[in-house]
Amino acid sequence: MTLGEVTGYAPLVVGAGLVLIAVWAVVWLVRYAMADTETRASIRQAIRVRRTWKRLAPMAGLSVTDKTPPALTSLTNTDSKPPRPRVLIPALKVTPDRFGVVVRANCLPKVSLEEFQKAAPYLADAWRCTRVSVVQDKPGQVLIRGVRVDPLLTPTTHLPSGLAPEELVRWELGLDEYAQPVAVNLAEVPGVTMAGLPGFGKTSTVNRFICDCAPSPAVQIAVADGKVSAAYEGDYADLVSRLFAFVGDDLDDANALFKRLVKLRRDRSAAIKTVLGRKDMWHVGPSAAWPWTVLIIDEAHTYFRDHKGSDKESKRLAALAAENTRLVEELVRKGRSVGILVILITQKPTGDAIPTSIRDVCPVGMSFAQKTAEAAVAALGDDIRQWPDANPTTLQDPAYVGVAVMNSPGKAGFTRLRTPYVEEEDAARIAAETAHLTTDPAALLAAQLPAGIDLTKYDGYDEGEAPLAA
Ligand SMILES: Nc1ncnc2c1ncn2[C@@H]1O[C@H](COP(=O)(O)OP(=O)(O)OP(=O)(O)O)[C@@H](O)[C@H]1O
Repeated sequence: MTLGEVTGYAPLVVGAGLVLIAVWAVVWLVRYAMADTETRASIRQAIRVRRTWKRLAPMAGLSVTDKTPPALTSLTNTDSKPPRPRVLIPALKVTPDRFGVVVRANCLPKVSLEEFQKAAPYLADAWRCTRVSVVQDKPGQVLIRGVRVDPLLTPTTHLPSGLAPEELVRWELGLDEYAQPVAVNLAEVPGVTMAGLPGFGKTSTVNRFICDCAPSPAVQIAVADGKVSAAYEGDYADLVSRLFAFVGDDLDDANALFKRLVKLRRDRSAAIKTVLGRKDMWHVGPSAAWPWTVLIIDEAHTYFRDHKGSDKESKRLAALAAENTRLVEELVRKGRSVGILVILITQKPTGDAIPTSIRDVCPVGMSFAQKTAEAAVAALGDDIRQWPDANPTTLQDPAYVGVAVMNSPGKAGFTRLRTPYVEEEDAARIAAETAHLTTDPAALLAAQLPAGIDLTKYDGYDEGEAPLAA
């Protein structure tokens, strides 16, 4: 090919390049036009981050001087002058979203995670972010999250899909302070505690849990709600059709329900090897025949509180409350391997609301706003004193309705997160659509036992009575 022929193609190449740029610009314009107001602001922010990076990086201490010229420079350097040192800055990839920008940056010698973390406050100022966090993304790369809008102050809603979740035991809770999704894996978890001042979003969070799980036949739920006397009252009225058991504030009824579940726990322990061929349900996972059984105890203090007084009734109620504590503690201590989870909810800010013997064996703890440091400790344990920024006493402003602090299982520290609001009508719709899936797990177990074994005869809850005891 002659030089003339090559130059003849030049306009074509330039034209193709211009077309590509035009297509790219149109794609971005359409994206911008279709985005919501917040995302548009983040797109503009991303452009600013890229445009100002070359100047900002050295000022923020995120550059390095390369005194040794690269091989190509030394080969082409024909005069005898030493090559000029080069200032290197980390390459960036910036992605905007509704809350701000996600930035991936390459590390350089002496510019790695620690230096980026030190520079985070300067980056937050320069990028006009409320918060900037830096974590290691992969070797040689860090992930910088800059949020322009505080995700904790931005209310969100959740519309339950009505479809069985892909992963039943993955509890999707909401977004953390960097707008990253927060979820807890509830497999092998026997207990969850949830506390917080009245009206700060506990019920909405539980509603979401029930609505997301309800379409799966592999879950059965029972509720004890200490706030109401009958199923048609209160927060669970619309959900009752998807609950295999419901009791109100009557201590005798609650005691009977706890005994029923303790018996289920013992029967399951006795039968698990025969029915599932395993000693731990989580090795095979929950199923319609052996469903994950969740007991929600709302206003838990109703069932555990001490009844003072020397009259006969007070003594009887005190004994019932003490027995309730023992029963629920047994469920939490021993329910994990047979697929039983207890969720305890309370608005009472003292340690006796959920007895410490129960709280200490619940691996997941969550608290919405609290009034005092003592209440925060009662809800989340003594560790919360070491993390003042995450203390739920800082969440008392009404803007934080729906915001909770959670201990992170297996990790030090606490996560602050915004839970979405679930409309009561949506919860009612899901419960009605999935009501046909409600079954008593004890009946399901009985139906799978070998002929001649009738667990219903064993109505006590003494371990030794179980007919299939190993
Ligand atoms: N995640 C949320 N986002 C925004 N608003 C919320 C959220 N959750 C709840 N709310 C608002 O707060 C009100 C009270 O919420 P909810 O009933 O869940 O509180 P609670 O903590 O369960 O109170 P109580 O202890 O009295 O039962 C709701 O009616 C709703 O208006």
